[in-house]
Formats: sequence, structure tokens, C-alpha cells
Amino acid sequence: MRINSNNIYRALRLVWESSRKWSIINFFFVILKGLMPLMLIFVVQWLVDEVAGLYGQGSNGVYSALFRVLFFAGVVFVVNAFCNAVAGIVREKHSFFISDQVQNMIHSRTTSFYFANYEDHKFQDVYYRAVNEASYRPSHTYYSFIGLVQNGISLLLIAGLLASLHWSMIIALLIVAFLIISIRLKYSQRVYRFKREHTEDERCVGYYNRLLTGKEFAKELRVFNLAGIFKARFEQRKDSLRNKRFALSKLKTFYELGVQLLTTCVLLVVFAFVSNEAIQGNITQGQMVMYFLALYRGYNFLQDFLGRISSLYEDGLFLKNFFEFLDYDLIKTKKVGRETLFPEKLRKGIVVKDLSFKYPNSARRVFDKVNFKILPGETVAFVGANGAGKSTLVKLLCGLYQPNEGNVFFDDVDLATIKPESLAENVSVVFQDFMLYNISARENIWLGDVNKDILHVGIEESAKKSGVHNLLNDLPSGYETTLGTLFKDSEMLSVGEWQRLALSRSFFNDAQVVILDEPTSSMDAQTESMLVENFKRITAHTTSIIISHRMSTIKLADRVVVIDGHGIAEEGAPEQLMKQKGVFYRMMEGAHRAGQIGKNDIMG
Ligand SMILES: Nc1ncnc2c1ncn2[C@@H]1O[C@H](COP(=O)(O)OP(=O)(O)OP(=O)(O)O)[C@@H](O)[C@H]1O
Repeated sequence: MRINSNNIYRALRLVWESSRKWSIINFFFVILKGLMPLMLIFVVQWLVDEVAGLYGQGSNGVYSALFRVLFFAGVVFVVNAFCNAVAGIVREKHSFFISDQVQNMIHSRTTSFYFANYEDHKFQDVYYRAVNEASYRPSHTYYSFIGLVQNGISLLLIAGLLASLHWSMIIALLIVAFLIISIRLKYSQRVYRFKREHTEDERCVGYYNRLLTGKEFAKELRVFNLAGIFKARFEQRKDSLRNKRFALSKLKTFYELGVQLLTTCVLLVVFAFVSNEAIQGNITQGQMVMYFLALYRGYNFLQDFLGRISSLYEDGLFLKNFFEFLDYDLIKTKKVGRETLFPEKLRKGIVVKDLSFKYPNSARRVFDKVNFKILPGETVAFVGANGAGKSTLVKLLCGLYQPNEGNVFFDDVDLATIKPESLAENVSVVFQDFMLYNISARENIWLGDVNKDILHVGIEESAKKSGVHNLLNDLPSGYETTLGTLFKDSEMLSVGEWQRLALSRSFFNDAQVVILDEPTSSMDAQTESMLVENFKRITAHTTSIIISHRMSTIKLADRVVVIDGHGIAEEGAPEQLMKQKGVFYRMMEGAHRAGQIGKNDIMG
């Protein structure tokens, strides 16, 4: 496995682009800090020699030179302290820019890649690895790099100083360096391989941890008493991972210990050599202290320098994960320019032509050459058994997925070519699993069309349409009340109330096409009938698609499209289909037998 220098280069460029100014300031302090250690060593040597010169002279000695040394030492110490303090602040400031840059890159990626990638387990691994690394790896790379430069400068100066005593000092340093670096790089490779091979296991541990801690699982966890089983699985996976990781750490410790022993032997020989030089009178006492200090500091710098090299090497390996995520187009959308605008006013309607689709992670076809048409202003209900494909059709109609074959047209414009923003403005969807936003009630509705003013009168009108206005008005701070349970002074709503809020959001959008997936599934009978009564009025100017298992809702439709297996089993007005006594009639009859709908419903 070779160092991926391209990744390091990309990371450094990323850091540089995050803030050129702070990169330069940071670098300046690095160089300054790199020079300081040698200055300190020289000061000590100078001091020792001056003191040795004055040794035993008492008040007869001339102390001015000593005061000069002390003054100089004071300056060097103050500059050193200043460098350390300011470099810390500079580093912190710079890391804000780096982390913003990384977050922006991740966010722009996660909010734009093809939705189908979320279904792909391999993508989950790439995503997991990238998000885990991204929070710190680019800045870590930068600091490994500048640390390397800083230590490199100090090390070079100290190596030069040692070489002035004897060339063999450099050989000793090189031997130690080679030993340390070969161990560290080997270890980095193994850690990297380990992490890549065990990404799914780590995700699995995370998943069981979420099951044990997440609010969304808390109810079933208690009523089915699942804590024991999830905890056991969590422990088992975690322990197995931990043991493997610990085995790696033990191996590293073993090798490191061996290297440390060897290094100590080399150092002892060098110390003996320097002592002998002093005893022979070849160097002064001050020089002897200076060489001892230089050896000691040099050894530390060398350790640090090599640590930075292996750290940079490791960064190069792990950055691959981050850039893999940024570069990777796991599942691509069809290569068509998405530049066309949605028709200003639908005249021909929605045409679904020869549409075939299967989920990327599945071998089963959900649709096979499906054709149907929805006229402008029409209300169409999609009905069908569980798993027939109704929600899938919704996801295809709002562009979350692309058909494998065939097309969806809005008038003559192929959905695949429509600008995403234009599509969002014109097609509004309330999903079966609509979102609950822990923000104010007003904002919850306003999210339906953020191009409008947040105080737009349409917000309350939309709430009235879905029958949630009085409830929101009566909240402690009315529409400004924060909803949910996450934040202070929040008010929680019931599922049916949230659903009405989600409906208001879609009404506020003024979209030309409104798609409602099970819009009344959690509503009480009174609210549902209010909505049903007003639905035609509310959606008078829109083309509406409703998915429902409820006859009361289905009856709203001008036309029913029955989805069955791979396509359309039947379509027509609800009464017409009831008379036809085909698939739709049998579904309704079944619902009647199950007591879900009344006799009047089945009679049409
Ligand atoms: N993300 C997915 N990946 C793979 N297969 C999926 C995915 N979502 C749904 N399916 C499959 O596609 C088929 C249609 O599912 P869909 O959710 O569209 O059915 P539905 O008619 O909306 O059902 P329901 O009435 O239960 O909501 C089912 O066989 C389902 O297993």
C-alpha cells in the first residue's frame, strides 16, 4: 500500500482554500516555533560557559557578560512563550475555517446526490467512513504537515549541531529514525485495512446502540422488553471488534517497546562519546551540556518528526475515505441536463409512458411498462394492496427515483430534464412518513415555500384548510410556539396533528401538482370528514394524486387507478369501477367484510 500523496495534496489544498490568510499566519508561527529550540539550547550553552568562566571569582569577577546572557535568555523565553500562546489561538481560529470548509463540502454532497444511494448498503459504508473521518482528518493532515515542517526545521538545526561534533552522530540518528518509521508505517497500514474491513461491523454496533438509546425505538423497546436482546447483540459485536482492535494495539506496543530499547542503547553510546570528548578537553563544559541537551531534544524531535510522518501517511490513507465519498457517484442519475423549467401552467397533464422500475438494491421489478395519464385539475386516487407500488410511484413522480425505462412527462417536458428547484416549486408531496420539524409551528408550514414571507397570510389559511389553525392558535405562543420535545418551551403534537401540519405545508406551496400519500391515515373521523368535504375546494386549481386505503378519501377522486403487481390493473371513476365489479370492487368488498367501510361505501 503506497502513500496516496494525491490525497494529502488535496487535503492541504482544501486547508489552504478554507482561509489563505489564516494558513499563512499559522505557517509563520510554525516556522518561528521551529527555530526556538535551537535558540534555547544556545542560550543554555552560553550561560554555562559564562558561569564556568566566573567560577570561584566571587566579587572580583566581571559580570556584565553574564547579565547580557541572562537578558538574552529572558528575551528568548518571552518570545517562546508568546509564540506558544499566540500559535494556539491562531490554530483554533484556523480550524474554524477548515471545519466550515469540510462541512460545506459534505452538506453540498449529501443534499444533492441521487436519493437512491441511501438504499445502497455499500454507500452506507462509504458514507459512514467519510463522515467519521471528515470531521477532523483534513485539519489533522494540515497539522501533521506543518508539525513535520516545524520539527523538520528544529531537527535539521540540531542534527547540524551534532554533526559538528562527529559525523557518526547523524548515522546514529538515521538508524533510530529508520527503526521507528518502519514500525509506525506498518501499523498505520494495518489499522487502515482493519477499519475498512470492519466498517459494516462498526455500523452494526452503532445501530444497536441507537436501538438502545434512540427515542424512536424507546416505546417498542419497553413494551416488547427488547433491551436484553439488543444489549446482548450490541455487546457481542462490540466485544468482537474491540478484541481485534486490542490485538492490533498489543502488537504495536510489542514492536514499539523493542524499538525503544534499541534506541536507548544507541543514545547511551552517544552520551558516552560526548562525555569522553569533554573529559579529553576537546569540548567545553558548556558545549558538553549543549550536546547533551541537543541529543535529548533531538531524540524527542526525531520521535515527533517520525510520528508526524506516520501520521501524515495514515492521513493519506484515511483521506481516501473522505475523497471517495466526495468523488463517488455510486448510483448515477441518467446523464441528462436538468435545466428545463416546469410548464408554467399544465395544459396536457401528467403522462406516464412505458415506465419500468426496480429499486437499485433489489432484483424485483415494481413496475413493468406502465402507462397512464392524469389531466390538469384532475384528482386521481392510486389504490392497491400493500406492496403494490403506490408509494414507489409517488417517489417516481416527484423525481426522487428515475425510471429504468420509460418516462414521466409534465405536458411535453420530461421530468428527468426539469430543474430540481422548478420541480420542487411545482410538485408538492406529503409523504406517508412525513417529517416532524422541531421548530415553530409557523416555520413548519412556511417550509412549504420558503420563497414567501414568513409572515405570509397564506400560512394561517393553509392551517385552516387542514383544520389545524385553532390548535396552533391556542398554543402558549400561538404560531410561534416551538413544536416537538427537543427544545425548551416546546409543545408536542399528536401524530394526527402533525399530519395536518404536514398537509398545511403542502397547501402553502401553491404547487400545480399535489401528491398526498395516505393523507388522512392518522386523522380522527371528524377532521377527516372536514377535509374530505373541503378537499375539492382546497385543491380546485391543482392536479391532485391521492394514495389511500380509505374509501371516504378514495371517493374524493375523479378517477381511481388500481395498481396491482407490476402495473395498472384497472382505472376509471370510483362508481364506474364499483359497477364493473372488478379488482377495485373486490378490494372494497374485502374492506367491507373486514368492517373497514360501511355498506353504503360498497354500494357506491
Ligand atoms: N427502498 C426500497 N428498496 C427495495 N425495495 C423496495 C423499497 N421500497 C419498497 N420496495 C418494494 O417495492 C414494492 C412496492 O413498495 P411500495 O412501498 O411502493 O408499496 P405500497 O403500494 O406503497 O405499499 P403500502 O400500501 O404498504 O404502503 C414492495 O414490494 C417493496 O418491497
